[in-house]
Amino acid sequence: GHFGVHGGRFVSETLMKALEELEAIYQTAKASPEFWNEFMADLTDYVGRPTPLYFAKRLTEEIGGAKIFFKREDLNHTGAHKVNNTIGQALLAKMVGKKRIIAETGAGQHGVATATIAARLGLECVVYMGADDVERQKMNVYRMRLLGAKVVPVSSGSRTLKDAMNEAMRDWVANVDSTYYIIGTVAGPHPYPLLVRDFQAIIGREARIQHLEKTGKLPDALVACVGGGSNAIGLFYDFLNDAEVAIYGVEANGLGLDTPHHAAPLQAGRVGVLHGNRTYLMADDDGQVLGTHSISAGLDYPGVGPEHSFLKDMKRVQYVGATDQEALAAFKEVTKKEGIIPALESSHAVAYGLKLAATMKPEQSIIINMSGRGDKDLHTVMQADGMD
Ligand SMILES: Cc1ncc(COP(=O)(O)O)c(/C=N/[C@H](C(=O)O)[C@@H](O)C(C)C)c1O
Repeated sequence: GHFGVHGGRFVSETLMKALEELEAIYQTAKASPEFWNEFMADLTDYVGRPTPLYFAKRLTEEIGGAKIFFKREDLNHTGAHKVNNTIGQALLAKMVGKKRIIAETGAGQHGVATATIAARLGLECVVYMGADDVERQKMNVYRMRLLGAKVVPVSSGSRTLKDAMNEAMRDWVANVDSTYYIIGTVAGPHPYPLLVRDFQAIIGREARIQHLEKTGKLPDALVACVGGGSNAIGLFYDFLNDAEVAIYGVEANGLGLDTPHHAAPLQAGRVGVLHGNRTYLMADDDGQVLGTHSISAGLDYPGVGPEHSFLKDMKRVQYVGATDQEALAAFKEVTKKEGIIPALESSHAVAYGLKLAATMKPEQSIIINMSGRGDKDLHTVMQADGMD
């Protein structure tokens, strides 16, 4: 594998050719200044980068510990970090002349980001989404359809992201010559974890410069939530060689790690193969992938990107968790105290980050990745509050 024992390309023979073609195109693109110039122009003029590194003054003063900075990926066009990746992959699709785009989505953010770029480039777009997630993220389903995408509810299995990803891979096998599969996170067969990480690394590249400009030094800690792992590796990647920077990935501990109802493969899983890559995942003794639970659709996934599995084995990143209740409390805290309504996924990072800040000194600082905005989650929070 490309990340220690993790990663690799465990797919059917029919996909090998497409993946080899993608790897060749990616290596060409990676070496091409024109490609990166076009990528950066889109991120600047269409997405609205750079996103702010916002100093959360009120929360910092109330908690009385480290200075708290939010990396504002919620301010991207479409409301989350997902668009950084879909822009990059859409450029690759254009390079290989494919006019049909497919994607999987759980929280719907990746689906919206894919439908958005397909609308802009005039590409046909099909998004596969677990039937339960279609229900949970109704607003995003409507948005995808408004953007011209076809949303296909997937009712097999657990009717969430894992099944949507299976369905998308089946479509890709059947239509590989006409279709480009935009994977929404740093999972999947090589080279996907690598290229999604390279597109998302813009987050940490900006944050490093912004933090140095604002404080004259590096942050003492980074915190990001981990579903498939793309916003997290995006923030972490440019800091991995700064040994003095502590790094925390926050998984969905759902109803608690002492219950089967969570999505925490790095804290409580085992190594296996899922969606074409070897990584940590939630599986039973026979290797059967287990069901997961999280209040946030975006973290409700039994696997994780192989680079995170590698960083766990190397002990460079500490993988911790936040329960549904802790995420909900953090959702409300940052809304009330900073006027920012975070995505439920990002609320997991905020929950852990605020606890961590309280244990640190005022001359220290942390960066929490605000991966997305919470408008899509108001329905879920209303239900949790019994107000629905
Ligand atoms: C606002 C927000 N923050 C974090 C995540 C977790 O995905 P990663 O950043 O890839 O770990 C997500 C994940 N959303 C995906 C989606 O919208 O489809 C997710 O469900 C899958 C692509 C993994 C998200 O929407």
